[in-house]
Order: sequence, then C-alpha cells, then structure tokens
Amino acid sequence: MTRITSVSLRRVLDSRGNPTVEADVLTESGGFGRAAAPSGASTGEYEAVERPPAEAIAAAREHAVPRLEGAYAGDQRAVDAALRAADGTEDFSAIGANSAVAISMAAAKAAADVIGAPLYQHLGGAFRGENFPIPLGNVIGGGEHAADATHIQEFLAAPTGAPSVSEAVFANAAVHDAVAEILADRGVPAAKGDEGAWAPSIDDAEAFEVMATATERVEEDVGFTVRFGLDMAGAELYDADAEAYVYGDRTRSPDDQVAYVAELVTEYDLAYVEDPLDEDDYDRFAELTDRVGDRTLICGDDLFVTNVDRLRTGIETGAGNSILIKPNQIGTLSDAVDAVELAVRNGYDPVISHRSGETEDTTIAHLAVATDAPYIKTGTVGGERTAKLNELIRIAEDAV
Ligand SMILES: O=C(O)[C@@H](CO)OP(=O)(O)O
Ligand SMILES: [Mg+2]
Repeated sequence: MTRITSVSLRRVLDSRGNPTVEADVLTESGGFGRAAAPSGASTGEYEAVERPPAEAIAAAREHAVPRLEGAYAGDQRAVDAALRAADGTEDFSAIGANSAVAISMAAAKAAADVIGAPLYQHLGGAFRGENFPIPLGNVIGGGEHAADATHIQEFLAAPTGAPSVSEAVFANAAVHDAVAEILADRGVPAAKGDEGAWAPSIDDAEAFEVMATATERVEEDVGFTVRFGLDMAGAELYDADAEAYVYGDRTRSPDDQVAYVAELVTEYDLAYVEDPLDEDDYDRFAELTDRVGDRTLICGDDLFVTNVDRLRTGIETGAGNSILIKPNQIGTLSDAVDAVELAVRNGYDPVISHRSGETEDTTIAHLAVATDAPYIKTGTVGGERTAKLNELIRIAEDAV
C-alpha cells in the first residue's frame, strides 16, 4: 500500500553551498522516496516563493506533514492538493515552494518504489521510455551566474541531430571541452560559473564566435548536427527605469532588442532562445515569435514561471512557442505536469529544466521522459548536472 506513514525534512547542501530542503517519504509497505529542492539565482518575479530552508521546514512540519500522513503517495494529485491546502496561499509563501516541491517529488519516488517501477514510468505510464529529450547544455555563461563574464546568461550546446540521448550528452561535453581549447588558444583564462559553464571575461560577440567554432568542430567529429542556443535572462538585462536592455556600456531599446535577437537567430542559426525579453513583455515576445518562431524555439522561463495562467496569456497573445518547466517555480509535480500538458495542447515545446543551484536529485530526468518532453536543460558537466544526464543514459538502457 502507498499510504504515507512519515515525512521527514532536513537541510542539505546545494551545489552553491547553500542550504536547501530535502524530504524523505515513507509508506506503510516500506516504500521510500527522497528528493531535494533546487534553487534559482536569476529567479522570475512571478515564481512561487522559496523560504529560507529552516523556516520552510518548520512551517511544513507544522502545516503539511500532519495532512500528508495517511494520504496515498501513489495519488500524486491528492498529495499535491494536500500541500496546497496546507499552505493556503497562491504562491506557497507559507510552507515555501522548496518544502512543497521536495515533498511532492519524494512522494512520487516513494510511490514508484512501492510498485517497483522507475519514476518515469510511475509518472508517465507503461508506454513511456522510448523517446528522449535533447539535452541543452550550458557551456559558456555569465549574467547572474558568474561575475565578469558575458552579459548573456547562457550559451547552450544543442545537439539536435544526435541519434541517441547518450550521443547527445557526450556531444555537449565535447563542446564544453572544445570551448576550453579555443579559449586557451586565445589566451583567455576561464573559471566556471554556477552551472559548470565556462565563465570567461569576454564580450558576447566573442562568445558567439567561440560557440560557432566549437559546435562546428564537434559537429565534424560526431557526424550529426550540433547547433547552439541562448538563455538571455532578459529580465536581468532589462532596466525598467531606463526602459532599455543594458549590456555593460551598451544599451538597447526594447524594439532594438527584438531586432538584435532576430539577427542573432539568423546569423548563428540558433536552435533556441530563452527569455530574450523582459518577463512582462508578452507583446514583444509575440513579435519576435512571429519573426523567427518558424526557425527557432522562443522559450519563456521568467515569462511563464511554469504557471498555467501565465502560459494561457502567452497562448492568447502568441508569445513564444516553448516553455521552460521548473517544478520548484510552481511548487508541485502536478502543477508542472499541468503546464506541460497545456503547452503541448497548444503547440508549445516544453523544456524541462534544472536550476543554477542544484543537488544530486534526478527527478527532472524522469519527468522529461515521463512527459515525453522534446528538450531538457540540465547543464553539461559537474556532479549535480551529470547526475541528471547519467540518469537519462541509464533510463535509455533500462538500467534504472
Ligand atoms: O535562468 C535559468 O534558466 C536558470 C537555470 O539555468 O537559472 P536560475 O536557476 O538561476 O534561475
Ligand atoms: Mg532562464
């Protein structure tokens, strides 16, 4: 039986060395699930609220745990509804989205354990596990994720022609390596940012050159198409007082920003552009999608925050053709799956995503396979990133 007998919560480390919430869920038949909340740095204004872990844990112990004991872990919607009822707010500001998402994911794992199925199968059903997402891997980065690096937050390898998920994962690692070689040839030292991407002190124009060379080099080696894409984190670049996007000394008006991104898509044949504009600018998202959406993904992260209401506004206005899915942005797996399903019904490609602060938790790898998502964004190197990538390789081999 999947009745929950206990939920324990603790503080553990995330990849930045900050505390985060980990949850253990036990069921009466001995089913066990453990999951930990990730944490963003370039968080969207409309995300569910992450509370300081000690407070989130205390609040969840008081309000959520008593409601969950006795609930069925296998009934994910009931678990997530109990979390919402225990919280009582729209944005999880009472128990914290970090406590909520850790418990939600741990309950799913406990239920999978009871039936002896891999998590993706418990979440997605018996017929999932045939298709795999293309991994988008951050190989150069700056913005909020590294000081003195590029203004654009993420340059992502996109191995769109890879014949298997394993080959895709290794192609991204090869691009990461090629970038290091190219930077070394140019005499540019580079440490790594929060997500394991190189964080060289170069301008965006040089980063585009380096990416184009690195992806071409790897493409020749592996023999399939390797493109690249961006997370511009537009809300971080946008200065509302100046009504302009600020790239160091250079600024661009919102209209110039649309033109700039459209040019980049054409010049570099970009496969993917996330948050090219501010998180409130549905209209310019729509304009850009109209201009280049037939050739590339225009993905809303801070724009949609995995929230079906915001996605509905996007659908009505034609803003974007893709949505980033981060379970901790909305607080539960049910809410995240609702966003995926609404997206797919309306022709938006879901991209399941990590956060810049991560743990060894592999739930998002399973969620991507369970929902048949065409893309996953989960870094390239570093233990907390490879945890997800290696899990995808294992799922493809039926080795989970
Ligand atoms: O902006 C993003 O897409 C994410 C992950 O790459 O960063 P953060 O978790 O800091 O919001
Ligand atoms: Mg983003």
